[in-house]
Amino acid sequence: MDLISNKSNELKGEVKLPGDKSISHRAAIILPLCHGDAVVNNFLFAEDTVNTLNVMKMLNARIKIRENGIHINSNGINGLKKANKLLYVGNSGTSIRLLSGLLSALDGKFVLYGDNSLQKRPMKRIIKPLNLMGARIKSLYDNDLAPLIIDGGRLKGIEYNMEVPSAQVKSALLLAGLFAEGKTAVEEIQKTRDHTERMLKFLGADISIEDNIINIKSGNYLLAKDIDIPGDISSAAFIIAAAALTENSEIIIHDVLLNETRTGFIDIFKMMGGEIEIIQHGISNNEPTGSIIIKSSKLRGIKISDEFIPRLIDEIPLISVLAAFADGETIIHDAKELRYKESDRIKSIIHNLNIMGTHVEEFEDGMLIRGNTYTKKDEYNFESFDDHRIAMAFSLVGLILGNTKVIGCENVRTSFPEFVQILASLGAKIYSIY
Ligand SMILES: O=C(O)C1=C[C@@H](OP(=O)(O)O)[C@@H](O)[C@H](O)C1
Ligand SMILES: C=C(OP(=O)(O)O)C(=O)O
Repeated sequence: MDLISNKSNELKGEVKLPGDKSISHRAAIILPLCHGDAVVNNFLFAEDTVNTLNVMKMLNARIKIRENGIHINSNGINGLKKANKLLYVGNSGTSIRLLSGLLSALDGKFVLYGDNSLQKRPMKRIIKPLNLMGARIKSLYDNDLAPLIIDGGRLKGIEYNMEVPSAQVKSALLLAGLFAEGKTAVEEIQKTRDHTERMLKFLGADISIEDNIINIKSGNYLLAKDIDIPGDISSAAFIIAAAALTENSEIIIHDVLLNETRTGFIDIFKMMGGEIEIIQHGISNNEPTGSIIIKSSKLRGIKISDEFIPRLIDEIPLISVLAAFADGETIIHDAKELRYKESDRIKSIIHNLNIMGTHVEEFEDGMLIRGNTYTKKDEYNFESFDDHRIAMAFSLVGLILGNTKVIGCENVRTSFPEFVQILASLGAKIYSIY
């Protein structure tokens, strides 16, 4: 599938988005470890989160699909099957890393594997600490990549200083720590998204946080509770950018996640001159939510580095597109993690910005983009590099410059299947061709 987009203006309307991807994964993994019945509303039915659901079902979790959500009837970790299993997680880094933590605590042998892109992503970051906890986890081909073979059970708590800022690694260790003997303490280099901590606390786990150290102990009885998943802020970012870049636009996004470990994009967008108003609503199952109003904006370049990066890591492809239409330079540093996502996102961004004719310089840990230096062309043909965030970000270029195609965009299904439909409903000239 290719994405085709054309010059658009006056994006108008109000939307509510499908549930946050990170929280949907965690609900699918953590609720089956509780006791009792719970409903998850606004669960994200995208390829990545459905892969997590499928794995949990293969482990015997009693999950039923219902309108706009799922119903889970749980009986604690002992309700899960310990039989040997081959478990497929497709393109999803979150699934493979979080599930590795859980499977390490289950008696039994499991193989976790994914698609070609996932099997190129680094797994040593979880193999090393989970082995320290006593899990026997190794890479099938001894290359620190998936497929992973896990021979689980018998874990002990550890104190671990994380080597990379990664919510997936942290969450794998917390899920293992939930069933390990003694205390597990995980120290982060930089604060990353904290949905696992929030959900575990909400459901009754013995978890506490002091600065950048998260402590968890096993043994608490987790009681299932209903969860309403707020709209995905990473998907909202595409709508925000589309409204900002097109003329005479005004859009309201209702009930979106506003957890500050995820709102780096909003902060940067404001600093770039973005016209955005945030209306905080309150807390829904321990996660802050609210509505956002965005208007067409005139943007300027910005410097982004350091602790900002984990708060907007998935939004950097999109920020690179905003930067291409901003006055002045945007400089991004400390973002080497981008090289280990669905594609090497630094390379993918540079490739596509070069196609636009935009002045761009590559750094090992980021890039420099000189805004408004693109060349006027009859058409722009971008690559998606099998990466949903690259596909969606560069499809927005067509709304401003016209006549744009992004090739190979099936991957949009992994996180935001309604991307085209929602943007088109707001007036954007965008469609998909097969
Ligand atoms: O924990 C999560 O839900 C995620 C963590 C981030 O990955 P890392 O932990 O590798 O930084 C992010 O890029 C990914 O989209 C989702
Ligand atoms: C990096 C991403 O996801 P994952 O790591 O779960 O594949 C993403 O959604 O941008």
